[in-house]
Amino acid sequence: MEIDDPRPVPEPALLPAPINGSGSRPGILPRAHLPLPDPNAGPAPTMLRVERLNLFYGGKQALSDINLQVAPNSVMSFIGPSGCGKSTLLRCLNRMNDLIENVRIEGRVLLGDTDLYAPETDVIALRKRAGMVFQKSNPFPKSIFENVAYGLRIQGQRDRTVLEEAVETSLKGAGLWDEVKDRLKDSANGLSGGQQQRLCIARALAVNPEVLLMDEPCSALDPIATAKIEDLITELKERLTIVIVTHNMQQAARVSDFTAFFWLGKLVEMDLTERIFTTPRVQMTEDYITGRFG
Ligand SMILES: Nc1ncnc2c1ncn2[C@@H]1O[C@H](COP(=O)(O)OP(=O)(O)OP(=O)(O)O)[C@@H](O)[C@H]1O
Repeated sequence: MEIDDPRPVPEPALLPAPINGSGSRPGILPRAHLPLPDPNAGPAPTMLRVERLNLFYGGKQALSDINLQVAPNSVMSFIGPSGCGKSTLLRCLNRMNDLIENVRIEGRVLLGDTDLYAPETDVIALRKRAGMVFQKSNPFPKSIFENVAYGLRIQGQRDRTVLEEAVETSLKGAGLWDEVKDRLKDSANGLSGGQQQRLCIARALAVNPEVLLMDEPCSALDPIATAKIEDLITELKERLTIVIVTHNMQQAARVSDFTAFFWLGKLVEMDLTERIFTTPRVQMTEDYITGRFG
């Protein structure tokens, strides 16, 4: 759906709704992931903060006035119809849009205290802090070992023992070690699609990111490989923060603590996943999650 669609976009509902019990809706039943917030607690800690973000591809506006916060050690899903700006926003979170010509960005994105778009920000260092996994796994045409060691090697790490330890830890972290430990020198291209995707996750983990950005990481995978990645997401949030773009609402309901629903480049509603899928505050969110459009 294009951003110039004439239908009006509702006013965004940005802050989690007050707790007033949960309704229930047949169909998608999310797991409860995080305890509901204490209404008397102080401001919640934030890993990522998006403030008044607008993004233009040439003359075309793809994101409008996005305000969003992602809590540390949580999983946030971005959902919404095709073309609503999910991937564009995800790429703003580690400046991957810099690689696209004619992109203009207004507003701020903060990773911890770092203003991502400040002139002094080191983009290479930033992308180590916020790693990315894409829809289509993209291992390098190298061995399994070298794929995972790659990020450390370009940081100048030469110590074989350090590299071996990091490769093992990262492959274990990505749930792949047992499947590949006896063939680390084999080409990564010989792995199955699901294994290649976990290898790409291991490659991202090797440089110890604080945030993992995942753009439809399971869309090319079968249900078994998808389940492994989903389990991995739940394990990984113990040590980092994850933002995932998904077309699969059941997946959003299964893996994420928070869900943000976008339409036509605007954030319509963000809340605890449990509430988005049971008692959304905006009619359009309800229409989308119940399959009335999209
Ligand atoms: N490189 C680009 N140049 C110009 N326009 C782009 C570019 N990438 C995306 N767009 C446009 O920006 C809007 C948002 O696209 P984006 O891919 O972020 O949406 P999405 O919600 O991730 O879609 P999908 O679910 O289909 O991947 C769309 O209208 C798209 O056509």
